[in-house]
Amino acid sequence: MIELDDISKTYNAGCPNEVHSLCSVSLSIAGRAMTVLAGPSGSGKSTLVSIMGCLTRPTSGRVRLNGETVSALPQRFLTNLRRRTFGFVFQRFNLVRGITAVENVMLPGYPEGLSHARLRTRAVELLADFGLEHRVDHRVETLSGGEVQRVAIARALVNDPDIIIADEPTASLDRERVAQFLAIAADLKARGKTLIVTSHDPRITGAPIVDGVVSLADGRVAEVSP
Ligand SMILES: Nc1ncnc2c1ncn2[C@@H]1O[C@H](COP(=O)(O)OP(=O)(O)OP(=O)(O)O)[C@@H](O)[C@H]1O
Repeated sequence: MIELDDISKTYNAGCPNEVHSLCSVSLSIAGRAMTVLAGPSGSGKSTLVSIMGCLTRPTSGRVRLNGETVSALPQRFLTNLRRRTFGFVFQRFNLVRGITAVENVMLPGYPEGLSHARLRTRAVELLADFGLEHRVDHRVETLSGGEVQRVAIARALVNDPDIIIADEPTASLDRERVAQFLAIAADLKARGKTLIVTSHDPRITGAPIVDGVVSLADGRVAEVSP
């Protein structure tokens, strides 16, 4: 479903602080499956998922989504494609402070042109699916860590994307929260979603619902299993 062909990414090219974040990465990510990108800090996991999710352009190489080359699309097409295809759970969740749980979940839905009332209904339903009906109108900074995690996942799902990308979703979460994330991931997979998760947490890389693990080292693919 996502094919990466000889992807490289260099930050600050030609400057003293040049970084080769990814070097010649070629990879296929299966649809309707859960793939984990593993590897130590700085190995290029976040850069890779951000290229897969069309948030960052590669310096060279090609990204294909369902057979279509997307890496060369103009920015405005890319933005539309990204919004409809991907849901993102960002590192540290990146919720917007000062607004409520439901307002955070609604945010990615506004550009899709749904009425405010329909969007709110959808966001409230998603929060209820995750047991947060009593937190809908609470500001996110008043929520617990586990609640924040579930609001972030609900936000990623508001446009009903086919592919959910989660960047280190369980970093610094306790055992119960990790189990909760895995239960939600299993449910999404059962509903035909594609999940791409970066993690160096063995509780995630070794979880039974994981279909494949791609290990990165120094910006290169070190191992693909199975
Ligand atoms: N915007 C940027 N500008 C310059 N260098 C960057 C940028 N983003 C990432 N890098 C560098 O690229 C390399 C890979 O970073 P990346 O965040 O992709 O790794 P990671 O495996 O996700 O790390 P972590 O697990 O710590 O999040 C690192 O050396 C990082 O410093």
